[in-house]
Amino acid sequence: MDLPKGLAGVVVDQTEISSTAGGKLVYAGYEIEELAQASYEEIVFLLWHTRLPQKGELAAFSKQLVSEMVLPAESIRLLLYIAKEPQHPMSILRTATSLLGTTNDVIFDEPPKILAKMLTVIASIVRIRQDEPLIEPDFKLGLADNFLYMLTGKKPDEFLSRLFNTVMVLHADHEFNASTFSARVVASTAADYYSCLTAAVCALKGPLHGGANEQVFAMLEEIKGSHLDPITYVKQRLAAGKKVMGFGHRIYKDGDPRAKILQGLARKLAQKTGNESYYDLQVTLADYLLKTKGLHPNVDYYTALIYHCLGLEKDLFTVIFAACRTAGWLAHIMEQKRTGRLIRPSSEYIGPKGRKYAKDHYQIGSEF
Ligand SMILES: CC(=O)SCCNC(=O)CCNC(=O)[C@H](O)C(C)(C)COP(=O)(O)OP(=O)(O)OC[C@H]1O[C@@H](n2cnc3c(N)ncnc32)[C@H](O)[C@@H]1OP(=O)(O)O
Ligand SMILES: O=C([O-])CC(=O)C(=O)O
Repeated sequence: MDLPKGLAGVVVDQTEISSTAGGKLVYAGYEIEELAQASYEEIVFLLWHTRLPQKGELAAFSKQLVSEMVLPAESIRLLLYIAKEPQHPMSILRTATSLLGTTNDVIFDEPPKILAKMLTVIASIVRIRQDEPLIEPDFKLGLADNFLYMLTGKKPDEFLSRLFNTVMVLHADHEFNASTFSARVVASTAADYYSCLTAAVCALKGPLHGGANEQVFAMLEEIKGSHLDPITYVKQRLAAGKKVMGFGHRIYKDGDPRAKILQGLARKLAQKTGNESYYDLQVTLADYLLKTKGLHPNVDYYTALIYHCLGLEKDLFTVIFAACRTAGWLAHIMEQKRTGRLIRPSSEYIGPKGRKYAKDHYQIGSEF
């Protein structure tokens, strides 16, 4: 059987949430370029209800989400205990997501509560790792502004507020990517939301998926530190059979529409924060890879620089991705649960056949 490796091109189910058909990213019928300026709460509502909210609905939804950002004392106590462990922040988040589902006073099943608390957990992991005090949400701010405030300790100005909101919107969903599909597989067994989200976090961690944003910045630092000409560095990397992180995509062979928007944001933020040299380096690499290999940057490429400019250490980049994507994961978990159908594909067996089991085979010629 000639099977598509890694399920490439295989349509496994239908969804009303988002589409990447024709190389365009569309959330519930709206192209991403149209939505880039929408508020994150509007997008969460759109992904969960496949329609935009009315004005009153949006205000109530936003208020509900922000009010749910407060964590119970027991969750904070456990987070303080685990977040300092010398593991990768995504490993901490994997455990913390599961913990949210086991802490007594957080047994709930409502997606708004789960999303709000995931954002607070992620901001808290970042603060604890940086030896900074935890920050309570400000009920006058929206969800994305609060998340940024609780991450950085600074209330965002108009520029940062718009920029970070757009970053969150662009990362909110991406149809059947590996982490979302993992969440859907778990949801299809009728497991609880936290089990589904934990699976999603596990899949996002890998460097071929969400973990690529950290690797992008590690590569930029390596190039700067090596004092090698960037093109020589890339040539050496490719010659050694290594991938250039932040490039290529399973779906977008002519460019990731999000990367184009993110590049503009990264350029502006790099200028404001004195990080132009990283931006220029990224453009040099991108031009070279397009010209020589036909490879385009993906969503993780310029996002890495944005997170660096926000003052985050590179090992924290992927937990921020998880924060943005939780809304999409929850949308897909709800959709999958509504179908009530177990995901269980088939495989082609290619191992040995017709072997006979001899009861005493351990004695014959055995070392034991
Ligand atoms: C949020 C996200 O998950 S976005 C993706 C984040 N991941 C990364 O940035 C990691 C780097 N990129 C990659 O590993 C890949 O491009 C993936 C995993 C994202 C997509 O992989 P696939 O759809 O399987 O593409 P595939 O591996 O078939 O690539 C086609 C060709 O381009 C090459 N290629 C793809 N991406 C890269 C890259 N980043 N660097 C160098 N070569 C690459 C492959 O080696 C392959 O070459 P070949 O035909 O000579 O064998
Ligand atoms: O769709 C994918 O394979 C990966 C991706 O870009 C995302 O999850 O945002």
